[in-house]
This record gives sequence, structure tokens and C-alpha cells, in this order.
Amino acid sequence: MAERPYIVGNWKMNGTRAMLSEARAIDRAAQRYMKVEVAVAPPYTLIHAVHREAEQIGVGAQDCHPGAEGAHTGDISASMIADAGAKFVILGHSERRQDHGETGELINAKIESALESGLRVILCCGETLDTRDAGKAESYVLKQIEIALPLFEDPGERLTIAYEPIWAIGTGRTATTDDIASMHGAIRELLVKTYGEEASAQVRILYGGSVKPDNAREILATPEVGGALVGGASLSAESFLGIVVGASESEEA
Ligand SMILES: O=C(CO)COP(=O)(O)O
Repeated sequence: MAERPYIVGNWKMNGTRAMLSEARAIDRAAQRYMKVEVAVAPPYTLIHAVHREAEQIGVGAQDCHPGAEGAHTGDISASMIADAGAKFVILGHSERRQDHGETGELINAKIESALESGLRVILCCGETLDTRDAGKAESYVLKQIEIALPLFEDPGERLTIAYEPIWAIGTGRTATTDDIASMHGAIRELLVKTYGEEASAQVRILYGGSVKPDNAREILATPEVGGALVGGASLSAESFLGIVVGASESEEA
């Protein structure tokens, strides 16, 4: 892999202050794996506290509102999460697209707001099983990404893509490494076509969907896999660090 592998824990709607001990354990251990970039995205309520614990790992958010401020009861803006210590935000996760009807247009507005606040963006994409069975997975996923690319003039480290097939999220079922390599290859081609070889090389493409310590090494050694976006297995330091170790080993392989 050209860049350091990037392992990101998406805690989703999990975690109270009791989880801070896990964050601390992840942070301390991550210092032994400097070849791997490690980050977590806790719920909003824990961003600042995790940021205060973190010396080594990155801290991010799982979403943001597209507006800068104003009368939006219950919402959180990109500048607020940046102020709390977040350095990145996950946008377009399939759970938000499904649970909150998020469209590409809304996700683009959120991306603009995130970039204005100096945040890096992890843009999620992924197809349903029906779409895959219909043979349309690739065109569907590429369309989800393509609509957002003009917002990143110089993607540099600002943009990370996370390919997460919906049928593999939280199901214990992972895509085959052939499926992953083929989709990541198609995404890479789109990035090269859009930004050119050099600029697109800095954009990592993560895989997400039932990544665990026992499959991490194989997945992370797959061509064009630049890291993992981890849900369930990121909730304990032990299993999350197992994935970090897998990333470190696949880097050395
Ligand atoms: O959605 C995911 C990460 O964003 C993946 O979740 P799981 O690792 O629990 O399948």
C-alpha cells in the first residue's frame, strides 16, 4: 500500500463515558503501530472527551448538519464538531441514507460545510444486495461517489472513500476479496480519471462491513484497500487493536 493504512472505528450509537477507558487503551496501544493511522468516531457526546484522551489516534464525528449555525433544534454543525476536537467526519453512511433519507444533494451540502470547517471527509458508499444481484453494484457505487468529487478540488488528505456493501454491515458476512478488489479498482479508476494519477494516489479507499481481527489481514492485503471502517469490532479495544495489528502485518507483508 502506498499510504499508511487507515483504520477507523465507527462507534455508531454506542458508548457512554464508560467507553473512555477503551479509547484510552486504543490510544496507548496505537503508539506501538506507527505504520498504521488509527482513528475513532464516537457519538457526538464523547468527541471532546475522547479528544482529550487521545495523544496518538484521530477523533472524528459520524455526521454533521449542512448549515453553519441557526435554528435547527437537535442538530450539530461541522464547526461545532471541529471545536470539540474532531478532525474528520464520516458522511453518507448507508445507515444515514436509510434512516434519514439522506440524498446525494444533502450529503454534498454536508461535505461543503465540513471542508469549510477544515475537517477531512470519509465519504461512504455501498449497494444493497438487490442492486448487487441485479448486476448494478459498480455503476450504483460509482454514481454515489461521482456526484461528490467536484467538491474536492485537491483531494489530498481531505478525502477518504469507504466502500461498505450494505449487505455486509453488521451481518458477519464480508464481501469476497475478489469483489472488494474489483469494486476498489473501479473506484480508483474513477479517482484517476477525475484528479489524475498523482493527486488521486493520496485518496485512500477503505473497506467496511464485518471487518474483524480474524479477517482483517486478508482484507487489508487486497489490492486498493487502504484501510478499514469498522463498526461492531471497534467497540472493544481488544478486537479493534486486533484489526490494527492485522493492518500493521499486511503493511509488512
Ligand atoms: O458500517 C460499518 C462501519 O461504518 C460496518 O459495521 P460492522 O463492522 O459492524 O459490519
